[in-house]
Amino acid sequence: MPGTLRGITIPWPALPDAAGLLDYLMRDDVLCWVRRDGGLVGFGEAARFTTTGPGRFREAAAWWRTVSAQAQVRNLVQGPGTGAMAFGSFAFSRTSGHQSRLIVPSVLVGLDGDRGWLTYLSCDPDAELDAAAAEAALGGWLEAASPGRTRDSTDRLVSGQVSEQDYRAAVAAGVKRIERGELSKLVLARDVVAELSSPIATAQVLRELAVRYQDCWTYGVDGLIGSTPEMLIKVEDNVARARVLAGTLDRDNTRKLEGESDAGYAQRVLAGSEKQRHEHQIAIDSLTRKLEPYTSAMTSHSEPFVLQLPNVWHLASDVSAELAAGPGPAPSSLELAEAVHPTAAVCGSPTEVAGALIRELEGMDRGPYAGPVGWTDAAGNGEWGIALRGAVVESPTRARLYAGCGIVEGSTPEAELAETWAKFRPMLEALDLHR
Ligand SMILES: C=C(O[C@@H]1C=C(C(=O)O)C=C[C@H]1O)C(=O)O
Repeated sequence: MPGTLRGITIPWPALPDAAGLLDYLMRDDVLCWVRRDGGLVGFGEAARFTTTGPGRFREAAAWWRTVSAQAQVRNLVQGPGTGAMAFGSFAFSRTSGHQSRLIVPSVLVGLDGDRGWLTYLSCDPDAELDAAAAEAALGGWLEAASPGRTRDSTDRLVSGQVSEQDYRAAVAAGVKRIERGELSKLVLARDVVAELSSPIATAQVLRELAVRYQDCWTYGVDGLIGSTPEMLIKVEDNVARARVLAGTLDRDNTRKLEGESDAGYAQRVLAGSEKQRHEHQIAIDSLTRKLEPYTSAMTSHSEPFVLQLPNVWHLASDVSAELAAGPGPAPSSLELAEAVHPTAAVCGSPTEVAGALIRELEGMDRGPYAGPVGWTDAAGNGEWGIALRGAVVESPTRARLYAGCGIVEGSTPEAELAETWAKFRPMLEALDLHR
């Protein structure tokens, strides 16, 4: 355990221009969770917890419960994200060697509508933690902006642990197992590696993602960066929300028909397809089944809607649930993330069968890809997205990108391979490596 966490949260004026939090995304070591103008941007580290294995969520939740219960934070703002908080990222698999982590930032700037705040946290018993010290600490972090970078002709994209050929073979094998009746849906992923000639400009990448992917949550946690369209679980004031995605159409390859709008085309091909609807329903059912024990009332869009992103269209459903007031405290966002991860959107159905098949057929450690990424506060509020459309920065000049697809009966290796390219596109463009 670190020493007692102490700190202060003060109101912080929104920036005068319209850039919101984006102006704070200016250091490569920034911690962030940003959507549109709002979100959380952190600097430095007041405390950290790391773990691996099947108990990773439970251990992290227990650590955070203790640290946040003992924390002494003068919170002059109140509300989700204020006071003591931690960013986090969790490995997809209980067998992964990748470390799951919670990181309490030293300085945090938050913005939610017109409510802005600045938090300063420390475990140093001697630290002076008043408003002036908080402002000075933020100023210190903002002094050194990381440089940007431009494309170099020697930047390259190389095959990862799963080549295109391996991936096609895995999909074909997965489809066979589905046809044999072993499972109804399986999500298979692969990786590609960006090798750059000079250090990756993480802050620049995050800004580009945040500007382009306004409907997504742009995350940066200790080298895991990306912009995810999928919300695993968000908890705010005893209401849990999720955005379930499954069903994808590449916007690059679609030819709109004469007289038909883009949106009309996506609606017809995605929402009108039996295969896509089936795949989507499996993902919704897996979430609601796991969420049910914690809730008193649940609602979801009865009809999925088409979510339009710059690279793809998705079939999407928003689910919201009131958390049941049981005898004990309501479950925290972290506890719920454990309960619902992994959903069929990133694993398959049934979960155990799909998980075992992923280990057998995929042939790579997913690391934090497709695991929960986000933040929690001391009250248990938080947002945990699914770490998709992202990369792990493995060294200053090397990033590993991951993407996967839901396989159901009738899926074809070639189409799924093409879909992984559509899902790599946000990161490839942000890294200026688009083919
Ligand atoms: C697995 C990924 O995405 C998931 C799979 C989808 C699909 O197969 O249609 C859609 C959205 C996500 O739930 C990924 O982006 O890597």
